[in-house]
Amino acid sequence: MREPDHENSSQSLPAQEPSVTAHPQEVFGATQTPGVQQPSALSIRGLAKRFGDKIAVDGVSLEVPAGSFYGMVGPNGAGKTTTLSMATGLLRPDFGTALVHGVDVWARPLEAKKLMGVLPDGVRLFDRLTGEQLVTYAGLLRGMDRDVVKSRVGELLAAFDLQADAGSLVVDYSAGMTKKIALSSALIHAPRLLVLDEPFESVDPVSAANIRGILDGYVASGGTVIVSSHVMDLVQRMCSHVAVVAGGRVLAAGSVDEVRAGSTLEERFVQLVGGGHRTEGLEWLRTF
Ligand SMILES: Nc1ncnc2c1ncn2[C@@H]1O[C@H](COP(=O)(O)OP(=O)(O)OP(=O)(O)O)[C@@H](O)[C@H]1O
Repeated sequence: MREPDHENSSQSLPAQEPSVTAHPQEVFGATQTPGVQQPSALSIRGLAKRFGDKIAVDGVSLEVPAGSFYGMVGPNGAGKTTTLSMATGLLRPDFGTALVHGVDVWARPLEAKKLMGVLPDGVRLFDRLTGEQLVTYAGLLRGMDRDVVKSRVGELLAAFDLQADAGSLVVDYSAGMTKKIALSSALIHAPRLLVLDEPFESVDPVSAANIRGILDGYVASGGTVIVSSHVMDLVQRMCSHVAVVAGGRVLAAGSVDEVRAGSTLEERFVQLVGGGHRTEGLEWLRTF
């Protein structure tokens, strides 16, 4: 995983549109009533990003229904982080738009960011603060009332089982604890949309179940969650919707049942993404 390159801009790109139409995407829409416009929590249209010669994202379009638990899956280097970074205002797209509850992330960033809580992957935290200070800082940065912040910080630290380490520096946290404190910072302002890049990576099973419980409750009360993950089983069990991304494009998107089409999500993922196992080579590894 790489950190988003904030310096990269469209200036260095050839003046051409991404190859969206050249690579039609299989987007299912059966969950929507025909003729009825469903509100999207996140609407991504034709997002594209190139790093030098590398096309990381090649015209990704997605509609994330409000109130959905939306998984984004794909092999390493598929373009998940780059897409989510562009959709949340962390990385400027070369082409395309992202709307959060109808607000353009790049045209009206302050408004859009109020609606979102983001757990980015690979972006550094202010880790010389204690866990408690970091979450407090996130709340104050959002312009929240100091007393409200104080009480929410206490509740979040308790919910994520971080009370005992509230006074320790984040730099000394384990990887899983760091995820949990970053997630607390993303939740403090009660956003309508949560975008979480690999939230369960490095998190122990008990904490993962705990986080899932918190997220399920959030979705049940009308919030929308987008998670990227490599764990197909988890996505199949946890998410209502899923997008399969590979090579910077969406291969399939829709409700989990529509996308898996009678198979497991993992089987469908392997079918869509292809690949297969390389069996030749590495003989030296079997010679002892
Ligand atoms: N800042 C960058 N500079 C150059 N190339 C980049 C940069 N960020 C991403 N890439 C490239 O873009 C492609 C997509 O990367 P991205 O991190 O979005 O994939 P991903 O789907 O999140 O992967 P993973 O599942 O391994 O985390 C990769 O080929 C990666 O090497």
